[in-house]
Amino acid sequence: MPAKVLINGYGSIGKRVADAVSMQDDMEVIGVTKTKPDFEARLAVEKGYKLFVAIPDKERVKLFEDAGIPVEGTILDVIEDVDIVVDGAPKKIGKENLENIYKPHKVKAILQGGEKAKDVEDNFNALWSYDRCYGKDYIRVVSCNTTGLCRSLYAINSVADIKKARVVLVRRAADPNDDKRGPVNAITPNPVTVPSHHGPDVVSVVPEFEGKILTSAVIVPTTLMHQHTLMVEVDGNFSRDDVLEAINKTPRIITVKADEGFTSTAKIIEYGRDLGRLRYDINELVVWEESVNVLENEIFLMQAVHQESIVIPENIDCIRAMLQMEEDNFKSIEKTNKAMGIQ
Ligand SMILES: NC(=O)C1=CN([C@@H]2O[C@H](COP(=O)(O)OP(=O)(O)OC[C@H]3O[C@@H](n4cnc5c(N)ncnc54)[C@H](OP(=O)(O)O)[C@@H]3O)[C@@H](O)[C@H]2O)C=CC1
Ligand SMILES: O=C(OP(=O)(O)O)[C@H](O)COP(=O)(O)O
Repeated sequence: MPAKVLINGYGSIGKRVADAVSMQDDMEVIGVTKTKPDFEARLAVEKGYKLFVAIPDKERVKLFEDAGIPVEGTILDVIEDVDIVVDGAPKKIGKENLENIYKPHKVKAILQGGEKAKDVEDNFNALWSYDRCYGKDYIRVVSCNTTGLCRSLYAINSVADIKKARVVLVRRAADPNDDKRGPVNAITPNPVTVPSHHGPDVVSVVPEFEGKILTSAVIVPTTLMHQHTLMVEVDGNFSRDDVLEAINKTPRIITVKADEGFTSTAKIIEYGRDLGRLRYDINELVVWEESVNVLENEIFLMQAVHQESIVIPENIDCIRAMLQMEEDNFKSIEKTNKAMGIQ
């Protein structure tokens, strides 16, 4: 029997997780939820998903009926029929849903990176913490930037012991569809203090990095991708080729060359379009090959993160771990990647 998955919050992350679940042969989407009867709700129904109202309230259901969008009921009509919920609600609402809906109904739940580490049992990345999350009930898939960092630090850690990592993150201001946010003509230290949440979030996945990683972030007026510069002090004897080989061996990382035309995040997104990827998604972390350098005991590299899609395969592996469907993280990663066409 395929695992029954409810997507609570069919937004940027939720709709992608719904489509990714549909691509797997061992899980199925039982329903998706929305609070507003807008075009995304209508499209969800047209795609064949059963739509439920995220807020259990008669007036809210009436809004959908008045808009002519058929709903199957509210979240409370489906919650006890599912094996696991993937919460895709806006940040902070995931925690409210955890306390008000998932825990009282004793249903396993995955929260996203906008929520806090302290509110869940553990924090998920398929490379680092699959085993720890195995069989657990309430887990957070860490944020897009944190997921990108976890992948590259895994590759570096496989060739040399990490002593200290310094990372500068340049964060996209908003998603392409997000017309409420800025900045439109500024660079915003966000946060202005150190560290940004990303360093502590990496530690929530990899506790042995406590005291070893420091992150600082700004937001810039772009919507396509985030960009990171990593400076990582390590122990051991290795070459630039060793680091590149480790990066190329790590699942869900691709390398690109500026020399081949990948001169910016815009060109990487164009590649996603040319590949014909759904919504031009690039689930892989993208590392610029020329940026990988070794100077004495320090590794440097630059990478790009497609914020809307990098965490989607992690959610799929997290479902398998929490429902104890596959013991081996690399087998789950391979299965997810194959179904989703990830390199
Ligand atoms: N976007 C990104 O780049 C990334 C986001 N994340 C994290 O993922 C989470 C979701 O973000 P994102 O997908 O961007 O958010 P969106 O705003 O795109 O989508 C949020 C969805 O949640 C629905 N929703 C609103 N209120 C509730 C509620 N009370 N219960 C259930 N669903 C609700 C909304 O429905 P409606 O529109 O009908 O109100 C909408 O479908 C956040 O924690 C975020 O930090 C993590 C990595 C990357
Ligand atoms: O997880 C993300 O970014 P983050 O790793 O910087 O928190 C996503 O881009 C969403 O974050 P935001 O919408 O709060 O910028």
